[in-house]
Amino acid sequence: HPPGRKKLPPGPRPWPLIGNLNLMGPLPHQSLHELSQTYGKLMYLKFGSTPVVVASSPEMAKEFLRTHDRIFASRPTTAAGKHTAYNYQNITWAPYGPYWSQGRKLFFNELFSSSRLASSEYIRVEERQAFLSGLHARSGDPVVLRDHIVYMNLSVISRIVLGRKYFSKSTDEKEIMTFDEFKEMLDELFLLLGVLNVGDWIPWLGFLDLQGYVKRMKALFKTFDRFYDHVLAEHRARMDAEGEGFVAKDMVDVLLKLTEDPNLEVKLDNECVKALIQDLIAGGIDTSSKTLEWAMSELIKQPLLMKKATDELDRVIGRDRWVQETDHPNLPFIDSVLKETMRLHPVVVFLAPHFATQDCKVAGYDILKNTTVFINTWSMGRDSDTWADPFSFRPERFMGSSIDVKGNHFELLPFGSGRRICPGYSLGLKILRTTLGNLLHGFNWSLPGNMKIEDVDMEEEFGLTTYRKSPLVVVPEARLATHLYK
Ligand code: HEM
Repeated sequence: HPPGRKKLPPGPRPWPLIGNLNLMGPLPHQSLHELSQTYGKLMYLKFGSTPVVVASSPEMAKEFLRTHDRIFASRPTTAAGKHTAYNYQNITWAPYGPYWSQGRKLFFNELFSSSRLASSEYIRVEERQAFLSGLHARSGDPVVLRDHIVYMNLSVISRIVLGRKYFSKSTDEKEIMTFDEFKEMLDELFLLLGVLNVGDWIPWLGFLDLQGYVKRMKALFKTFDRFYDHVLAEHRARMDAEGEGFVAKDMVDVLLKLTEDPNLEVKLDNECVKALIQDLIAGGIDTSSKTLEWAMSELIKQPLLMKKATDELDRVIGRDRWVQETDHPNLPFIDSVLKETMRLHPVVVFLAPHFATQDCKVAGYDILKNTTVFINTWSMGRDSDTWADPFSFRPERFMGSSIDVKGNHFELLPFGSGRRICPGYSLGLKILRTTLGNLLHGFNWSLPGNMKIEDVDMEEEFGLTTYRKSPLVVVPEARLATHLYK
């Protein structure tokens, strides 16, 4: 290795033009996991002409997210960030800098602080009750579980952020759109956020938009933008009508008031407000819905675990009430099921991409400025150096263990760690814990018809959130007294 030459991490030889993109199958996290078995826990590849580094162990993740956190706290520029996030003006896609840190502070103070979370608890309770009643009404019938969970999550986030739902269950109600239309928009958003868009990696090919994704992003953006204009106009009208007496009731109110604040470090305009709303809608719904679907899929395959969970619930909660958010410290097995789910099925498999803002030495290798960094949490969850029997779903491994999911333990990073850690993790965890707890407390679950446990496959579909390829279909049967479901 001659002095003065850069020492890059090991990796496969790139082809001209495409780099190593030919090695990426339909499930890139699995392709990169395979490659890491040959090239190691720190790998260098080329996606088109773009340098990419992949970390696949707790030690390497720590280098990027703690030791050199500041250097890697930015994001690469992508068509999705440009066209679906108001030109990188949301938090998720904003480059590291004052706009981003002001936005994060705002989220923490106005939405995710413990007092704000406590004051929105009644919304989560009401929507959870509606969710459980809805499932009860379907007792004995096969249900597509994810549809029910998404409806609840979308309702919760909409009410906290927008003040009300803005969508109706059917077309005859007077709302701007139906739930199905909203869900279609969200599905398209999540798909487009997760695609490998060739123009991101081979910039000079970008203008051709060979896969047609950019065209779809622009079309989708228009639909979302019209919707947000409608929401903002309604909020602005109340603000104007109430004048001095106006009190902010939801996140949109708070943000709109801030557009008139002369003391903000970086000024916020209407576009920024819409981008920040987009963050919360995009970040909050899909992640928790898909995690819950994975948890239920693993449990349905292991009736003994299901029994252990319901034993805990019967002992701690009893049969005459639902699980509340405050019950969580007393339900260690339910908590372990969630951790084990997030170990084997971390839905944000690569975290969001990180980006080097300057040259840096990591584990003796040179990582150059403008390198995109993927932290492969999927691979880390399957690493036999870290986990005994890594492929088995065994929640017991977390009983009595100090490992948490809040970015302190680098072997388990479902929310990331460091400056870019998911700002919504406390809300996310509240939703995950009480929903899973109540799904198990309120119902016995079985598979439809003659379907057997072995027939429940665990195939994945890649995206910004990686989910079950085939939706989980299960049959609920009430476990508690009927009046509780009303
Ligand atoms: C099960 C639930 C959730 C999971 C697994 C999850 C996971 C993640 C992950 C892995 C990241 C990227 C971290 C990184 O770049 O290193 C992230 C970022 C983010 N999440 Fe979450 N999240 C969840 C819930 C939520 C909720 C409920 C919200 C808001 C309502 C939210 C809003 C965001 C935002 C705005 C970012 C971007 C942060 C930034 O770039 O600085 N998430 N999340």
